[in-house]
Amino acid sequence: MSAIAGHFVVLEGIDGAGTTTQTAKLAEALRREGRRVRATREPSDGPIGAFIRQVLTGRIVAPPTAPGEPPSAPGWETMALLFAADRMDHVQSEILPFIAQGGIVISDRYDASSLAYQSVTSGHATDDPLSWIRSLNRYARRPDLTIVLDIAPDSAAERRAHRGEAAQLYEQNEVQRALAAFYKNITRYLPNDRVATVDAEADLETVHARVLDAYRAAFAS
Ligand SMILES: Nc1ncnc2c1ncn2[C@@H]1O[C@H](COP(=O)(O)OP(=O)(O)O)[C@@H](O)[C@H]1O
Ligand SMILES: Cc1cn([C@H]2C[C@H](O)[C@@H](COP(=O)(O)OP(=O)(O)O)O2)c(=O)[nH]c1=O
Repeated sequence: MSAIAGHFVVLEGIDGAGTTTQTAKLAEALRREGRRVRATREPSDGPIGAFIRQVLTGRIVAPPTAPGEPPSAPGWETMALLFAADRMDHVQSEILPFIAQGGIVISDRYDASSLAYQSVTSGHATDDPLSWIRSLNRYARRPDLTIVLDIAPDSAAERRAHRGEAAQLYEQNEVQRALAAFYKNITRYLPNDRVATVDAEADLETVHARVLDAYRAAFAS
């Protein structure tokens, strides 16, 4: 692929893997080389993304399912639909226009997160949720490269604790362990995509250098 053409890169991983940090650092490095770069994220900063963030922080809940039960987060199906709607809005309003102008879009999370988080929390042992989630995202532009930050759930939990923010919807150790196992097998779930897995158990700069290497391997001119 030409180094001049616009392209789309995604960073993925469990919560605390470092996707926010490494998205910013990759964007900064490419900007220093004179490239036009847009760093973005999902849930996006659009209206549906803002709504989802309120669900993730518990400010929006579904009504109790029975008298006396506490309110809870909407079910995985509703979450999958919300994330898919946010994604299409994100693609149409931010991602495609920027790529069309020859820019590089780097997104902190994309549809691999839906495949991982919504299938893991579905409680189904079959591939059924995965094929449904895949079909919801059928028209979302494929990334040219997905970089997965691979980290042990315990290390990521430590980083989250250090960050000192209230735990969001999926930030429970059991869920994160299942997600880590899912991301280990990510190529099985994205068979037609270019995916690079990077060891994220190192200091910021070392992980950044590994991310940059994975980027350059994919987009060498
Ligand atoms: N390689 C690293 N080593 C140590 N701490 C890190 C590293 N990368 C990120 N952090 C810190 O860990 C926390 C989680 O990182 P963040 O980028 O927010 O992860 P994510 O977006 O994947 O949840 C932050 O406080 C961040 O400063
Ligand atoms: C994009 C996406 C994110 N998520 C989850 C992953 C995170 O737990 C959360 C996003 O919260 P965020 O605060 O952005 O977390 P992080 O900085 O760790 O990426 O939403 C899904 O469950 N499905 C999705 O499709």
